[in-house]
Amino acid sequence: MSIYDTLNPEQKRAVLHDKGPLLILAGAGSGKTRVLTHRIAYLIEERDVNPWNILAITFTNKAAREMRERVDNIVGYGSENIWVSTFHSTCVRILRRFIESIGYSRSFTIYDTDDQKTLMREVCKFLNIDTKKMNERSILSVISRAKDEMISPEEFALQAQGDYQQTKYAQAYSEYQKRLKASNALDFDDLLYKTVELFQTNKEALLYYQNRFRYIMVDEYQDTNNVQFQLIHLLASGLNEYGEREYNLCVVGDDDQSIYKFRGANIYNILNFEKAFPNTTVIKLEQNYRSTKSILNAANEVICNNQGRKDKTLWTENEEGEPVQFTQYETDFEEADSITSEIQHLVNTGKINYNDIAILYRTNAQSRLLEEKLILKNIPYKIIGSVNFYSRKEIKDILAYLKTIDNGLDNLAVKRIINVPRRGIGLTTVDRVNDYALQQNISFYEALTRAQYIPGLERSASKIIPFVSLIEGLKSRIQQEGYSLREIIDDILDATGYLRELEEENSEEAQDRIENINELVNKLVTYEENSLEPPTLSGFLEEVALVSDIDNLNEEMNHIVLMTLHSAKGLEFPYVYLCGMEEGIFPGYMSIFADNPVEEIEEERRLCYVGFTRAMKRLSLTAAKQRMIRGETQYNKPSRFINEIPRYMIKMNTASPRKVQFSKMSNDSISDKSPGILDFDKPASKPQAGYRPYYTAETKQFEGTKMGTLDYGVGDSVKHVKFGVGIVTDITKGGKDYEVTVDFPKFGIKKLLSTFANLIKID
Ligand SMILES: Nc1ncnc2c1ncn2[C@@H]1O[C@H](COP(=O)(O)OP(=O)(O)OP(=O)(O)O)[C@@H](O)[C@H]1O
Ligand SMILES: [Mg+2]
Repeated sequence: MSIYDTLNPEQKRAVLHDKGPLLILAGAGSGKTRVLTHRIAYLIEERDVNPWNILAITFTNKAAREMRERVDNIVGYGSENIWVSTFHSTCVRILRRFIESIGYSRSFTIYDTDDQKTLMREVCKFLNIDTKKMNERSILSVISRAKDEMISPEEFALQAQGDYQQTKYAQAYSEYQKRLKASNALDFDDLLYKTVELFQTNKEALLYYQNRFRYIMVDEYQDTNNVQFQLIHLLASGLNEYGEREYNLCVVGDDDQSIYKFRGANIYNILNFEKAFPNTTVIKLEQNYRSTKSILNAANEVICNNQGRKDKTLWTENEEGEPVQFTQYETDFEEADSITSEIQHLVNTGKINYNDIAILYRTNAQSRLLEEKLILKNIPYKIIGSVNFYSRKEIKDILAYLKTIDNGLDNLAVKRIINVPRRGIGLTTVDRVNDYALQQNISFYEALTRAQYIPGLERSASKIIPFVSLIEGLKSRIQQEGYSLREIIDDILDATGYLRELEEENSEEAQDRIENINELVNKLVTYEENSLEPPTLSGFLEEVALVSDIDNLNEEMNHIVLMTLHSAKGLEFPYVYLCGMEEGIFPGYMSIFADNPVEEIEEERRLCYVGFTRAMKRLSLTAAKQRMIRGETQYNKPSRFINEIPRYMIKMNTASPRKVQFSKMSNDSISDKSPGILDFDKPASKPQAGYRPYYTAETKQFEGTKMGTLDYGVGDSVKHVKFGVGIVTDITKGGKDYEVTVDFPKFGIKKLLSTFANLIKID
């Protein structure tokens, strides 16, 4: 049996489609992503297309990785030559090669949101913009929109004529862009904008990629914006050997799942695809393979309330399954408590694993209560999208050192670390150096190298000189042969005294920071080992700049995941809890009271449809009658989306009446639970092997896999997911946990809490 036999006739038609533009417009879970993967495999295997000629664009790096793996499984070779990446990564690779023709150097750095804000703060100060009236974020979002539309600062200024506010935006845009350029830096929107600009101005570069990418595929096409459309259009418009335009472009999407309008996504990219690309073949997939009939019916009932959508009827051969559940709790505390108890019960009774479950919500802030309950009940979890690893201070500091070593032109990076750790270089000195750099039209770092000549610096110059030699020393080390990237962080930490300072601080927070830095080292080592191209510092920084949190989601880990509905796009889970189904939360007040409420509510409804269709087996919807928001108690009705599901399709649960002591709400008291719920907290039977020990809130005792004992002792070899294999040198009983000291050959001695470390004994 060939892999193509597992496809239904319409899917097969899409996979085997010959040349010319192809639009696969289909509902959730109908196999769009799967079709893309199979099509790539088919092109390579059956049509002898060189993997080198294929470009596949996915929405996240994680999706890209998965696609490559799946193609690899099917074809078994060649997948490393396919370009499978996000729009941003694709652009970075193109720019690294050709950006010099539009006046940047190839070692450009990428600014993240924090960098953008810092830079915009400088710009506002410089232009005397009152940030109380026009804050940095709003200016940045105006600029972002302009870049989506490919409007340059000059054009923006022209359009702004006469309008005071628009003129201010124009000035800010122009100054912001000037400073980015001076730092040889690009923000995220620039990555796309500059690639399109490159292709519009450099025919050679465009021809090169048109020739290379004979087959282009784009997943989640409904959420592409204008500049992305232009990029795709340019790339797909190459001529074949007979001088014809083939447009071998295959896009897949679902107009009902377009949820990024606020970020500039243009639904008309998918609705007008046939106009933009003549002779398009359109294929609709209508069979859903993901969800039960009950789930799919409910999703269909909700989405059909949207006007102006392409009509689709999604059906499934899957079983009827359980009805969709809806429970309205008295409070948000009860909601979080019950969801987590239910999860614990499901797992403890051996029905499912933690990683079968996702809790979804409309906004990130809703995760806090859930998180508190999960900790209390010792349920392993991962939150996608809340605290971004790369936004942490210590990580940003180390990255700023790496950037300075890699590209001294990145002014923000240099300014970030010039006095970190403290070197007695104050703000006045930084300002003087900055003025000098502006006057001389040189970078901030270069100005530092001339510190002795900067007027008014005097004694401060003697503090700057050692900093410059430190950086120069590190720079020359990376030029040395056989010097690995891994060593560079050690050198930085050592030469700057950064680590020493943290170690001397000896607090839990400092320990945390050290762990994070170690994690960054892990990332660097992984990059060095797995990079498809020869590893370089720029390559590493680029990879780091482009990771989004969802990329760190690891399905093999046995934990539940929590994320916003937006992050859940494209994913699937057997059990889904969608909480906060209330008017004012979902749909949110912002959309209910928007100037164009109909449109905004429709976007929320699509988001609801995305949420429902993530579930494979069971969908549980929950709401709370009262909820604390920004310190105020709100009383919300159930969401209109609940009312849109006919009653016979939904099982209305009544929340068991429980005594909740409001005065104790915030510290999560245990006493407010009814006995029935407490039962859920106990492991119902012997925990499965491999699970970490249970710490029950009720008894505050360990009920580990060996009921109170660890299955390893001093002298045993154990394995840790990050640090690898090590030897246990000490175990002490702390207040709530065992503190285990392990000597890891690669990472040194670590003190770990047994509950979190998940150490596995190696025989
Ligand atoms: N022909 C098929 N036979 C069996 N399983 C299938 C088939 N087509 C798709 N599936 C399965 O259905 C699920 C949904 O597929 P996929 O994720 O490709 O859908 P999608 O249309 O991309 O969904 P979304 O709109 O959420 O992105 C996956 O688990 C996939 O393996
Ligand atoms: Mg998909």
